[in-house]
Amino acid sequence: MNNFDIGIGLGKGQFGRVYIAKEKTSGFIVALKVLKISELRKSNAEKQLVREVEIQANLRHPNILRLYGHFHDERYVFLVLEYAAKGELYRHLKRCTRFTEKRTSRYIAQMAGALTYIHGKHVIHRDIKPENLLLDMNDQLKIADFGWSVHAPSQRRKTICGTKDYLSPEMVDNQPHDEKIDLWSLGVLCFELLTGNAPFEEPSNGRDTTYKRIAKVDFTIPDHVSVDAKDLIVSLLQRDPSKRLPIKEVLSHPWILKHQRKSII
Ligand SMILES: Clc1cnc2c(Nc3ccc(N4CCOCC4)cc3)nc(-c3cccnc3)cn12
Repeated sequence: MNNFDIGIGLGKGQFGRVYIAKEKTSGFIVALKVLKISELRKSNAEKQLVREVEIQANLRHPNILRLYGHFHDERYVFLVLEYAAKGELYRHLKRCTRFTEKRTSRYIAQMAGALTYIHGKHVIHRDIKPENLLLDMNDQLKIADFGWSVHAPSQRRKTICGTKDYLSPEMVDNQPHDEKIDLWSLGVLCFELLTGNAPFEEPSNGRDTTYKRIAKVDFTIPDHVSVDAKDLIVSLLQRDPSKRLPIKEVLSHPWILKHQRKSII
């Protein structure tokens, strides 16, 4: 702890706060996630944290937030994480209501690259949503919070907390699931970044309506969304996991290819 100068609070997570911090000897800027052990114990979330640390510490990808290390004292666990200088994607989305097709397509391409990488290691994230995505200085997306990630295939044991909007039909039916649930969440994410709303949300917070709409895959894509974008969303929001567009084909989808940064020849 005394290796770091602690700076301002960046935000609050479920089990504690995140601070910007500077490692004294190197001057290296990090994000320090401070988790209260008593809180973790209360929610029986220690195992989830151990899994998060084990998985995220071993992943190396430009669109996955680095976990450099961790330490603890008798009251807190500290995670030393890569600092994402532009913060939560969610805040940027709320501020400008919805992103352009070019900006969304680039974020989805970055997500597809990261998911190809973790699925290649038989890891599934299971909690892809704007709140868990951060932006670095170069507007690169960083997947954070592997608290829900597991090694595929898996059967969910914990109750669902937070938004239900990103749950896949097989998660709603508590069916065995594999990495294809991240494909569903990628479709939900693409829809939300382009429209500003999640496809299955409804104005009130009726728990069952969202579940019913997910189970029936009942969503409508607004007219302002381009034909190519619609095609990608529909190919990911397939009830049958085996019918969802494989992650490698997302990277070569026309809507992704047409918005790629023109390579400087
Ligand atoms: Cl882990 C991790 C690494 N980097 C961050 C980060 N970075 C970050 C940067 C900049 C700004 N600001 C930029 C100017 O306007 C005000 C916000 C916020 C967060 N935030 C969170 C976080 C966590 C929970 C709630 N809210 C934010 C977690 N992080």
